[in-house]
Amino acid sequence: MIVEVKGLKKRYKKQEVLKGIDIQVETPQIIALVGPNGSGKTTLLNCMTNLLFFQEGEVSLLGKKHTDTSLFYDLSYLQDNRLLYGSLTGYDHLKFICNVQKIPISKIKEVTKRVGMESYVKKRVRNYSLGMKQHLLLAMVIMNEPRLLLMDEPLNGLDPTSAINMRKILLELYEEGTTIIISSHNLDEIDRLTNTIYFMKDGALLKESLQDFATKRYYIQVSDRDKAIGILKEQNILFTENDEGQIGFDETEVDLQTFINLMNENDIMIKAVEDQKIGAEKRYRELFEEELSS
Ligand SMILES: Nc1ncnc2c1ncn2[C@@H]1O[C@H](COP(=O)(O)OP(=O)(O)OP(=O)(O)O)[C@@H](O)[C@H]1O
Repeated sequence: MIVEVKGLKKRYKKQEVLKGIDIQVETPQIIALVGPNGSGKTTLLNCMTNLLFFQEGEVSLLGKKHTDTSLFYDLSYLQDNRLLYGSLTGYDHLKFICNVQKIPISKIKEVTKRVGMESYVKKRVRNYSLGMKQHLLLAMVIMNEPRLLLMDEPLNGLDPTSAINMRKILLELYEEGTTIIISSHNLDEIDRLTNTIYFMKDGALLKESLQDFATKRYYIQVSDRDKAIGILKEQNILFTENDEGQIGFDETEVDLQTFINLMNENDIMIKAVEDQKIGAEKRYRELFEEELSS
């Protein structure tokens, strides 16, 4: 078993944040952990990695009790960047990991290249941007080629290029057999990474497959946008407009063929069609509607 969490309960004084969490992961996969601010995602990851004490329950990772320090060689946990030392360089951080984990120093070059931080790895961390710190954290957690990788908000502060690169690395790690549990608020990115999503709601986990909820959002470029918008309004079809001049709508609102027919009937040409899967956001809206409307 890669991850086994049984009946985990965590209270901060009287506030019960985790009300009996169960997780079983038998084969490598990417799991997204999603929930509103303060729902307990970080608390769960910290309990699992023995950084926080919990009152009830059991955790075993990679077949070992979560308190077993030898886990350290096969497990990595990406936490927030406050753990970095400003007066040290990125290289110093990576060298430290090599020393304590008995990893050859040559690994640093390979990992910094993979993450794309060669140009600043020798600079002091106090001069890093938020995104550069995230790169360093990523480099630090992949140094030991972990079999289990837990990540708390790794996408914070990443520009689109870095986010794409991180996704590529995570998918490669997964292909290589690493199980990844990643907490994130970036639902688009989650849709691109995985279909397995655990929603944290009221101290419990709802485990779902996004395949069950996935729909598409279309982004269409038309020859006469104003005319097209007038027609959509007439038909009471909900749509969005973006800065790139595209009209966006969900397939649940109107299917693509109906939209195309509508445009054709009005002599409007379709110039380009893009689509995007929106399962995570759709399901999030359904589950957290009350929070969203309050
Ligand atoms: N050290 C602490 N002492 C008391 N309460 C805490 C402590 N740490 C977290 N909490 C509370 O536990 C709850 C869960 O917090 P947690 O940080 O785990 O949520 P989260 O889902 O990771 O949030 P976010 O998405 O904002 O990172 C919150 O109500 C928070 O106020």
